[in-house]
Amino acid sequence: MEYTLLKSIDSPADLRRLPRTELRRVADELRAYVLESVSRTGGHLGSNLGTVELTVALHYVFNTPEDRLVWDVGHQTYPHKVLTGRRDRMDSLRQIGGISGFPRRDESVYDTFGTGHSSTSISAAHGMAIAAKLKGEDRKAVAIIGDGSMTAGMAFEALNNAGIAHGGLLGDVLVILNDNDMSISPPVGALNKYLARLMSGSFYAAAREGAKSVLKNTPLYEFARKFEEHTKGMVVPGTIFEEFGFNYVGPIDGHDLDSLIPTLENLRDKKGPQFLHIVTKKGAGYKLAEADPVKYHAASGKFDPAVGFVKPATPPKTTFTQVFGEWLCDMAEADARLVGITPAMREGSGMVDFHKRFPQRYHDVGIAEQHSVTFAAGLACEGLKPVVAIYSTFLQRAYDQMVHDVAIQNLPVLFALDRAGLVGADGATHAGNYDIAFTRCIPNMAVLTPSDEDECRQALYTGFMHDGPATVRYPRGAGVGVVPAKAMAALPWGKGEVRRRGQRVAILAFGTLLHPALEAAERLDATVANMRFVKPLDTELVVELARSHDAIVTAEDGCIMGGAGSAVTEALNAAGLTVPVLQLGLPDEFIEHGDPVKLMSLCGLDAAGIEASIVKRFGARPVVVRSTAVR
Ligand SMILES: Cc1ncc(C[n+]2csc(CCOP(=O)(O)OP(=O)(O)O)c2C)c(N)n1
Ligand SMILES: CC(=O)[C@@H](O)[C@H](O)COP(=O)(O)O
Ligand SMILES: [Mg+2]
Repeated sequence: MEYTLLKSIDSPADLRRLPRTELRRVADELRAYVLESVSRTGGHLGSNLGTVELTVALHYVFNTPEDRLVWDVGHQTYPHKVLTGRRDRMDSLRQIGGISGFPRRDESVYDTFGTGHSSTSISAAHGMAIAAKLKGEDRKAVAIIGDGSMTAGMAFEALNNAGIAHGGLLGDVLVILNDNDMSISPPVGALNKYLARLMSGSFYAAAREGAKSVLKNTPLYEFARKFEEHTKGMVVPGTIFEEFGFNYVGPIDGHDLDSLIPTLENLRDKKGPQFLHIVTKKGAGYKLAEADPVKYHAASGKFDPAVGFVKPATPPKTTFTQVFGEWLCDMAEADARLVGITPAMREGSGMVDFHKRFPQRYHDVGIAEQHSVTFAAGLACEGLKPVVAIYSTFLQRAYDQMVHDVAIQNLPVLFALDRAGLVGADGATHAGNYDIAFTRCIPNMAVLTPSDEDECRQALYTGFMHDGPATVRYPRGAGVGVVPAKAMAALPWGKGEVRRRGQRVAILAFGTLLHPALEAAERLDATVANMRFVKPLDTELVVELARSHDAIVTAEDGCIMGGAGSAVTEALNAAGLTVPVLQLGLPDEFIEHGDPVKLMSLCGLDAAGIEASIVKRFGARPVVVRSTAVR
C-alpha cells in the first residue's frame, strides 16, 4: 500500500484538516500500516487493529493534546503513535533506543499518561479532569479502557470517585469502554456477562432518554426512536455506570465512523462524567487475528502477514513458563489440595494445560491481582494448597495482600513469579526487578531463586511443600537447557551449594545469573556458589566463603537496592565480618525496552560484565587459572 493519505498526517492537526469523508480511507491505511509495521518488529497486534477507527475518531473530534487521551494498558496505542508524529519511528518499536510499545510522557506530548499495567486510566483521567477544573482550564480528559481492564478493582474505585462532585467540582471526564469481549484470553466474571447483556439489548439501551441527544445525528437514532415506541410502559433500568454517576451512552459500533464521530462530538460538548460503551472486534480487519484473538494478541517477532504466525522450523527451547506449567499439572496429579490461580494470564503463565486438565481447580480471576492473593489466602485457610501464578511486575499490585492476608497468618500460598528480572521488549513497566527486595523483607516469606529448569521444578516443589508462604522466581524465556527430572525432590531448605572452588573472590549467585558467574569465574579462578535461597539465606555458607576469600561478589537479576546482595551484606554485618563486597544487579534506574540479552549486557550482568566489574573493583585477574569445577 502507498499510504498516500497517512503520509500527509504528521500530527492530529493534519488529520483534523481532512474532510470527514476521507476518514474511512485514513482508517484503512492506518490499519494496513500498523499490521505491516508490527509484522516487521513484533509487538501487540489484536488490540491495535481493533482500535483503529476509535483512534482516528478521537483525534478528529478532540483537540489533542489539549484534550487528554489516557489509554489503559497502552498496548493499543500503535495507531495513536502513527497519527501523533511517530509514523516513521514504528520500525524502532520496542527496540533499544526506539519508541516504546506503551504510551510514555517523555516520548510525546500526546502521551498524557504512561501505562503498561492495566486499569489506571480512569483514575488518571479523573485526576486530569479535576486539575483542569482547579486550574480553570476548559478541556476534556478521556480514559479509553478495555472490557478486560475494566474488571480490576481499581477501575471501579475510580468510577466510584469520578462520578460524584468533590467540593462542588465535577470533572469533565469521558470514559470509553472498548468492549471486544476479550482479555488476553476470553474474559471471565460477572462483569463480562453484564456487558454481554448490555450488548444484546443494545438498541434498547440506545433508546433510553439519556442517549437520545447524543444519537440525534446518527443512524441509530431513527431505529432507537422506533424501538422506543414499542417499549412504552416498560420500566427502563439504569446501567451500573449510571448508578456510579455517569451519563451512559451505547453500546455503539466502534468500527463505524458514522456512529463514532457524531457520538463523540456530542459527548465532547457535554459537562460532567460521561460514559461511552463501544463494541469492537479484537484483530479487526486481519482475518487471522479475528479468528484467533488469543494467538494474535501479540507477535513475538517478525511474521509474514499473508501467512500469519508460523511455528519456527527448529523447536524453541523449553521456557521456565513451560517448566512451571508441567510442574503444576504433575503436582496437581499428586496432591488433590492444589488449586491454581491466575489473574488473567493463563497463556503467559503456562496454565493452558492445567485449565484443560483440572477445570475445577483452575481459577482465572480476571485482572485482579489483589483479589487473587487474598482469594488464595482464603483457600489456604480451609486446608487447600493454592499456587498463585503471577508475573513479578503484576504482584506489585498485591503487596498488602501478600503481607496482611498471607504472610501475617503464615498461610501456605506458593507464588510462582514468572517474568522475574528484565523482560525485554515490554520494558520498564513489565520488568520484574523488585520482587526479591519487596518479598524478602516480609516475615514468614521464603524466597527461592532457581538457577536452571530442573532446579526451578524442584524449587516449585520445595515451595509447595513448605508450610508457609513462599515465592519461586524465574525469568521470561528459556534457561540453559537442563532438562528437568520427572522426579520431584525438595531442595535442602535454606541451603546453597558451591559449584566451583577458586581463590581470592567468591561469587554468590542468585538465580540464573549462576551461569554467567560460572563463566566469569573460569577466567578469574573465582569460587562460585549457587545460593538457591534468598530467604532463608544460607548464612553458614556466606560466612564460610567470607572467611576463606579476600572478597565477596553477589550477582542477581533484581535490583541491587534491598536485593539478595543486601541480604548477604546484612548477614556479614551480623556475623561481624568486614570483607569487601561487590553487589552486582540491576541499577537504581528504570531499564528501557529492548533485546533482553543486550540489556543484561548493558547492565554488566553477562559473563564479560561480571568479569569486568570484578577486575575493576578488585584488581587484575589472577595469573594461575585452575579448573576446579565442583559439578
Ligand atoms: C495489572 C495488569 N495485569 C495484567 C496485565 C496483562 N494484560 C495486558 S493486556 C491484558 C488484557 C486486557 O484486556 P482488555 O482491557 O479488554 O484489552 P484488549 O486486550 O481486549 O484490547 C492483560 C491481562 C496488565 N497489563 N496489567
Ligand atoms: C500488555 C501486556 O501486559 C501483556 O500483553 C504483556 O505484554 C505480555 O507479556 P508476555 O509476552 O511476557 O506474556
Ligand atoms: Mg478486551
